[in-house]
Amino acid sequence: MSQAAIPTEVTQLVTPAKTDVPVKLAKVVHVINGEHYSGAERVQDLLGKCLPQFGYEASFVCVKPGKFAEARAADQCPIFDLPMRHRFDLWQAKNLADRVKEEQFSVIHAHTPRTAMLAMGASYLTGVPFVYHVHSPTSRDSTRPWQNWVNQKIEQTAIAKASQLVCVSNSLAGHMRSLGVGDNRLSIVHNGVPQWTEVPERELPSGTWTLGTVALFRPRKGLEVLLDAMADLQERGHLIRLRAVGPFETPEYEATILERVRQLKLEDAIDWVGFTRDVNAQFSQMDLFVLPSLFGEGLPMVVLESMAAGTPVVATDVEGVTEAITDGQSGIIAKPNDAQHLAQRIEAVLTGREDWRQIRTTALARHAEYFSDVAMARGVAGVYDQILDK
Ligand SMILES: CC(=O)N[C@H]1[C@@H](OP(=O)(O)OP(=O)(O)OC[C@H]2O[C@@H](n3ccc(=O)[nH]c3=O)[C@H](O)[C@@H]2O)O[C@H](CO)[C@@H](O)[C@@H]1O
Ligand SMILES: O=P([O-])([O-])O[C@@H]1[C@@H](O)[C@H](O)[C@@H](O)[C@H](O)[C@@H]1O
Repeated sequence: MSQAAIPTEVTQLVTPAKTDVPVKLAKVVHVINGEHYSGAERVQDLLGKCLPQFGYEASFVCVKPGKFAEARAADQCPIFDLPMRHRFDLWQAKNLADRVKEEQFSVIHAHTPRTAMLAMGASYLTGVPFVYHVHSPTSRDSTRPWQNWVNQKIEQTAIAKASQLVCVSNSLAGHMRSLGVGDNRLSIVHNGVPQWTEVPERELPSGTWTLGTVALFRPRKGLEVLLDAMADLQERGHLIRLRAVGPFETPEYEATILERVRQLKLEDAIDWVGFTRDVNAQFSQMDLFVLPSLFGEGLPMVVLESMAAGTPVVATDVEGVTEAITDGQSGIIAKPNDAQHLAQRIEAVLTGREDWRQIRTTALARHAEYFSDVAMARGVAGVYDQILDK
C-alpha cells in the first residue's frame, strides 16, 4: 500500500502512473453495464478520454447495451456489445475471453458485480489480470434488498480473484476492508471531473434563488426530502425554485415524485429538464446545487461537477461526500433523510449566514487541486502499471 501526496482527508493509496508516455499504448477493456449514463458511466467515459495520456487505450464492452453508447463523449474508444440475458449469464465470459485474446487487451476492468463475474471468467480463461472498480457499497446500493444481497454474493465471489480493487472514496475502501479485502489489493482513486477552461464570474444571487439537482432519479437519491425541504422554505417566505436535471429510473418512481409535488403544491416551482448530455450548461443556471442522497453513494460525480462549475453545493453526509466537501468551507453538509435539517442548511446560504462567494471560491480551488479527471486517470493508470509491473 503506497501513499501519494494529497491531504490527510483525501488519502490516496496508489502510486501515480509514470508520465513518460510509451509510444505504443497498452489496451484495457472496460466491462460495463451500459444501460444508463450515470455516475459510473461518467467515470468510464472520462477514463476513456484521459487514459491515453498515461499509456493506456480504453475499449468498452456493454453487457446491458443502452444509453451509454449514445451519450458518451469518448466516442473514439471502440465499443462492443455482449448482452447478458440475466445476471448469471456466464456464457458471455467465454465471448469476453475470445475478445480479450483477439484484441490483445492487457487488463480487464469491471465496474459492477455482474461484470466482475464475467471479468473473473475471462481472466481465468486468458490469464489477463482483472481490476474491479468499486463505485458504491453493493450491500446498500439500491432499495431492493434481494438484489443487493444477490449482487453482494456475486461481487464477493468475483473479487476474490481480482488483482486490485479501485475504490472511489476512502469510505468505500473502509467498506471493502470490513468485508475482508486486504490493503494489498485495495487502491483508492477518487473520482474526478474536468476542470473548466474558464469559469464565468457570478454575482451573489438576489431575488428568487434557483436550487438545482442532477441525478438519475431513483429512491436512494432522496428527492422527496428535497421537496419537503423546499415546501418548508417556501412556507418561511423564501423565494426559491428547483431545476431538476436527469431522467427517472422508472415511470413508477416518477409518478410517486409527481404526486408528492402535487401534494406539496410545488408544481409551479419546479422545472423538469430531463436527461441532458450538457450538464455543465445546467450547473450554470443554478445558484445552489443540492444532492439529498439517503445512502449508497461512493463519491458522487455531480458534487464534483458542481464544484468545478463554481456552483456551491449542499449535500448530505453519506459515504465519500465529506471527502470532497468540508462543511462551511467547500460546501454545506446536511443530515441525510432529514428535511428540516436540509432546509436549515439551505436557509443558512440563502440568508448569508454561510458565505456563498467564499464557498464558491474554495470549492473551485479544491476541485482543481484534487478532483480532476486527469488526476483520476493518473491514479487508475497507476493501478494498471502496478499489476502489469511496469
Ligand atoms: C448510488 C451510487 O451508486 N452512486 C455512485 C454512482 O453514481 P450515480 O449514478 O448514483 O450518480 P453520480 O452523481 O455520481 O453521477 C451522475 C452522472 O450522470 C450525469 N448526468 C445526469 C443527468 C443528466 O441529465 N445527464 C448526465 O450526464 C451527471 O453529470 C453525472 O456525471 O457512481 C459514481 C461514480 O463512481 C459514484 O460516485 C456514486 O457515488
Ligand atoms: O444489478 P445490475 O442489473 O447489474 O445493475 C444495476 C446497475 O446497472 C446500476 O447502475 C446500479 O446502480 C444498480 O444498483 C444495479 O447494480
